[in-house]
Amino acid sequence: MSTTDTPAPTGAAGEGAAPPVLVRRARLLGGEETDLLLAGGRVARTGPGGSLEAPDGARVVEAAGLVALPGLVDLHTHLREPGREDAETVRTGSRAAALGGFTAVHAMANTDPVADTAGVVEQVWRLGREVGLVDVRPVGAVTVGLAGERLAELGAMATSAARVRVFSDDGRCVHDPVLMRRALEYVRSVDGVVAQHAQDPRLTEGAQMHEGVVSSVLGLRGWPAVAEEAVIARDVLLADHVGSRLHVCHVSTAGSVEILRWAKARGVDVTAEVTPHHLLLTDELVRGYDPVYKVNPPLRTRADVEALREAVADGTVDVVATDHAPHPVEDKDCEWAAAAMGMTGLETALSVVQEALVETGLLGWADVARVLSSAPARIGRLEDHGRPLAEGEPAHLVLVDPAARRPVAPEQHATQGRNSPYRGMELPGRVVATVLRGRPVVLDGALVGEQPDDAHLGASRGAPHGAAGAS
Ligand SMILES: NC(=O)N[C@@H](CC(=O)O)C(=O)O
Repeated sequence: MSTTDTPAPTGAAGEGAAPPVLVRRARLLGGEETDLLLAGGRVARTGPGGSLEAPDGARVVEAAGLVALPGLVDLHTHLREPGREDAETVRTGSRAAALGGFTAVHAMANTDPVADTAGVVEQVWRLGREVGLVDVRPVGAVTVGLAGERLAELGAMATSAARVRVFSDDGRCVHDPVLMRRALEYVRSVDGVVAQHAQDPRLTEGAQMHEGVVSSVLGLRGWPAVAEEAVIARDVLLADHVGSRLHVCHVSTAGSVEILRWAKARGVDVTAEVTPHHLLLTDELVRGYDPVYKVNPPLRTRADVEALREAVADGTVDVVATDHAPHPVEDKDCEWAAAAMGMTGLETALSVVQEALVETGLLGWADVARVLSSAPARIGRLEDHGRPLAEGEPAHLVLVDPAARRPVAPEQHATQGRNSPYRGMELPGRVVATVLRGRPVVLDGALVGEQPDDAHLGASRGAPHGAAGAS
């Protein structure tokens, strides 16, 4: 890709403030080469490849050979701010998201303080707006302090400026069935959804990895599949009983897929996500005791990976969500039992999906747009995202070079987390450009147009962070 240079837009331009952009010869999901003229924050015109003239002052983005997808939407991101800015901030997480092709992320509530009040969710939402690289939509906690005892102020979060629609105690399970029932009943009135972290706490006390052959060989306390499956089974029955919307976070076992299939066939209003790492990696990797592979839920078996891939292909699992969980080096670079759980994922998600689902023939690019953009936008009620790239629609898009291959180099990532399980793996695909509301935020694989008053911050962290390798 190359761009002809008119002055680069800087700062968090509001809707319509960016100069027009002509994306030339991008491959849309139907396969045909198309020109897209972006103006006023929207797709103003489309035409056959090479047919549209660039208006005066427009930036031209040459996109021959690139696939254009609607901007990606992550339903499950840990941005860590407020409270753990040593792990990630809204700014560094937004950079990682934009470089990964995302135009919206849902920021999980397990911050410090917990995002369980209108004040905290508004703070996170405002920080996201100030950074202006992606739309940051806060997730509200289901229970006060994630303690699982009292419902948080769900209504106040929903009606705040942050317009929270997804509620989750992620990192912890809402285990009390009465509380879960009340939460499901309550979110109905705000068109919200409870996103459950399905993990029976008693069955997983002290658990370190998936319970199976490898855990018994290594002598690590096992985390049985049933600890996830039992909670999902209970919750789909509860959601059915009260007629509410349920979303299941990071599904990781073949048994969970079977329960979801049953629930959907029965008409339960349930959706589910799977992480990229559960689509590619297995518990065999734990044999080296490298804590980079320690994650919640744990990496499972090859049979689980196969079942999860099939479930995405047949729609039983609706969404791929990153569960991007950055941790400081000192929290990961230690003995297995002491290490924090979690993996980074924003900057590798699309490549892992291409590797696990596209190159295996299970998904086409239109399906990728569904699982990484339109379905998560619908579940999170982000009306402005996940829309087709058609005239009049919001101009959120990502241009991907599917023919690129590159080794993953976490030290070049924009996230502060270095805990990528793909270090050194060669993965396909490269995000070449990301456009938010008609304004390019990534071009040629590097960030552009950040707020000028953050230049010092960028320099100290080595930004802009170009992706490794060439297109
Ligand atoms: N997914 C993870 O392994 N970690 C998450 C929370 C969690 O434990 O689910 C985190 O916040 O670090």
